[in-house]
Amino acid sequence: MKILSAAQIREWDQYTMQHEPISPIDLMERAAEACTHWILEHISQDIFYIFCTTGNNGGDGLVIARLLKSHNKQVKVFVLSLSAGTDCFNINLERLKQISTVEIITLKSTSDFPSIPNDAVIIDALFGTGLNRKPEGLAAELIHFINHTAKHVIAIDIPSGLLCDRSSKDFPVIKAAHTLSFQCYKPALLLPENAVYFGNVHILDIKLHTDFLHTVDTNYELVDFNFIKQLYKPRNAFSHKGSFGHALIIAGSYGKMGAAVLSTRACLRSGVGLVSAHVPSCGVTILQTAAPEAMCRVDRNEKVITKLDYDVTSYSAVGVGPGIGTDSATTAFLHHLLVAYPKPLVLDADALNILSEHSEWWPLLPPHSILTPHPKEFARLFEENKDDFARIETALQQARTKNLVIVLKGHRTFIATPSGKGYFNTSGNAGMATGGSGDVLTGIITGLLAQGYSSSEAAILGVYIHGMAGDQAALHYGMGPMIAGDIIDNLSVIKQLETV
Ligand SMILES: NC(=O)C1=CN([C@@H]2O[C@H](COP(=O)(O)OP(=O)(O)OC[C@H]3O[C@@H](n4cnc5c(N)ncnc54)[C@H](O)[C@@H]3O)[C@@H](O)[C@H]2O)[C@@H](O)CC1
Ligand SMILES: [K+]
Repeated sequence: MKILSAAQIREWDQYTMQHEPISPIDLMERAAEACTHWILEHISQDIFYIFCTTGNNGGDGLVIARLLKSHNKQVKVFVLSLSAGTDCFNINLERLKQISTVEIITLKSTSDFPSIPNDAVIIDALFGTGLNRKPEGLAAELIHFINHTAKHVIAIDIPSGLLCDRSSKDFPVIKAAHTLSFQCYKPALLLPENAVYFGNVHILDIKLHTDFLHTVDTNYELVDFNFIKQLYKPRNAFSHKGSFGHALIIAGSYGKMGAAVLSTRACLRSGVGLVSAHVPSCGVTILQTAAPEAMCRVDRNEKVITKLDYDVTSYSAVGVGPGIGTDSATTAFLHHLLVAYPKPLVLDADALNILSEHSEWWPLLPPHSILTPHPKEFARLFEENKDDFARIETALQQARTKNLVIVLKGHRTFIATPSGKGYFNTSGNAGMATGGSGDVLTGIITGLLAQGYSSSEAAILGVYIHGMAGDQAALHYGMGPMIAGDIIDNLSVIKQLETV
């Protein structure tokens, strides 16, 4: 699913009105009906305080007020008049006034702000995708007031104060428990810096014309189950283990053999034909016991990885980094590997830490190699960014110029590809923020790469599968108790992709 900018969303509204065709007022009615339907299904309270300004987001609020009233809810509407009002707002204000039992209060100063009952639900219809600058004056005061006094807030389309496709750092923004957003994710609803504002996001289908999506080009895409289903290649009945590649995982050091075990076991479950693990000699028994299906490349050094004394080019894919440490002998090893291996590598954890100390190595990275940094590793590798939008822009620019795939790990992991496109993952949960989860991801991505997926495909698919397995693990154990090994144990979720 493409992720659109605020301007493209406006074009989509216009396109729908022209091609369906539907009038603006009827489209607003349809959007508000979708919101009201969701509210009636999910919210048990009966009292609603609806806050509007005079744009079309406010217009949505007025329609929701009318529809909730028709379902016998208690409704009060508060209007902050910032401009003359859009046509749709004005028409809906007149329609609402016909219902004498809905109180409409104009907010002219802070003394007009109401006292909000504890059990009232606030509908935030102040600003939507039309916000183009920081809210100030009474609008800012109202946002602060709602955040301090209201308990249950539902934002319509986007929490008021959030810009759709730029950073809103330092803006006053409504803190919502739920955001009912129309038709598609807005970029702002995918970035961690805004997580405190948008709460649970629900995308409501307001039936915008799907043909429009064929005409529009976007930098960002959302990765969901349907997207992944098209990417996944089901196994052929006539295939043998050689058809699925031979992956090499280079991981572990004394005291960190768990990282090697996790990435190797995850790789084994990715569907790859064969897995070998290069580990220091102290780790052989551990690895062969914990992952007997894998073969071992035993380093002559007891505690760390030091020597590439075999033909590494025979492996279909190589993943390096989990738990290897940053010893000088391991650093020399990594340099040797970059020179010796011509195909895309998967670099994670300490491999990234070593790389961040050797910027002269960038040209050695095989084209389309996959880097999987978390935000701190990302900052060490590239630069500190002032906000999350700047960070994903940096990731896209670095992926393009360095011809790499960058997997920026987080709640909505972002995958920047060499083509300049960025993909937001939608699977996964907070329980996956646990030690070893990244090692599991490295194993999965390396296994997919070995099976012949392109680097971008392996990264997108790997991140999604990792999240799916994490979601399954959270169902069994809960987000708190789940551990990284549970993600591996739930990789059987891949079978959902195998059904036609
Ligand atoms: N027909 C349509 O175009 C539809 C629009 N819809 C709603 O319309 C919204 C967009 O409406 P609008 O474009 O009218 O804009 P908004 O209602 O989001 O914002 C109101 C107006 O406030 C002004 N403004 C922007 N930033 C401000 C600031 N910091 N302080 C004071 N004023 C500011 C702008 O002129 C803007 O038009 C969507 O988010 C959605 O809720 C939905 O009803 C679906 C259909
Ligand atoms: K809003």
